[in-house]
Amino acid sequence: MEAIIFNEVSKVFDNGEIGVEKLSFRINRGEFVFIIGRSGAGKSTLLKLISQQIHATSGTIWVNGKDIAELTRKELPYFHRQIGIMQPEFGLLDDRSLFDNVELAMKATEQSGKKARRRVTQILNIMGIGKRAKFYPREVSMGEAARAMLARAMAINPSILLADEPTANLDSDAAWDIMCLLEELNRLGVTVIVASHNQELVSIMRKRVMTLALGKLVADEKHAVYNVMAADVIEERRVLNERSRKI
Ligand SMILES: Nc1ncnc2c1ncn2[C@@H]1O[C@H](COP(=O)(O)OP(=O)(O)OP(=O)(O)O)[C@@H](O)[C@H]1O
Repeated sequence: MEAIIFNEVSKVFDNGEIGVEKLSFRINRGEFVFIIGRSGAGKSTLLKLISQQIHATSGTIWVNGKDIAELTRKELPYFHRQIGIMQPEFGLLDDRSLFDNVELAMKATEQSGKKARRRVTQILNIMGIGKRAKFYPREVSMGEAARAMLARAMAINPSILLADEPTANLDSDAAWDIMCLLEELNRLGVTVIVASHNQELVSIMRKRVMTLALGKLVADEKHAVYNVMAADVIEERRVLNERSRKI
């Protein structure tokens, strides 16, 4: 069964900018998918549409068998618990320990108390930062902070993990650690969708790679290797040429 289905999905922002245009694809449960493309290609837009941080202008999105435009207010907390989000806008709160940062995210999805705290400890251990639980973000390395953000996304035990540039600002060892953790989570059954600029890591991982250019899906390959001269660059040039001819 599919975790995510996009059917002709477009997002046009209020200022007229096109986020994504007529995107159609399917992602099965348990898949690991990279979304690549140049800056502004629509990667973050795609992830935010799945998590309903923004809403499609047209088209239909199904998540775990549900048309998300039709979710009722009552269904929303359950929907939010199905999706773990790791994205740059959601940094760690500086004035709280790593433990408290993760616990707060659980409270946001209406999970609190002893059981929730046990889960926080468990997920920090799984991410290899159990010993840093009481530390504040400024007291840990960038790699540990990234692990804490991943722990926070995973604390709610989601079936889908959306990671937007999870290795940004990390050195290559820390970036590789995060990729290994993502792969481990995927092995445990989590559907993992990662927007990334990190060509080297994308190539090493040999996963499904969906390439966006100017909001359109221009390639979708299994076990792909990132190629800088690939479809996105060529397609972007073609569309830009076409647009300039119209002006
Ligand atoms: N909130 C917004 N308001 C207006 N335009 C937006 C908004 N968010 C994104 N866009 C536009 O939508 C297009 C796609 O942006 P998006 O952030 O999805 O790209 P991206 O591939 O994630 O880029 P990057 O790799 O730089 O993060 C861009 O042209 C961008 O300017």
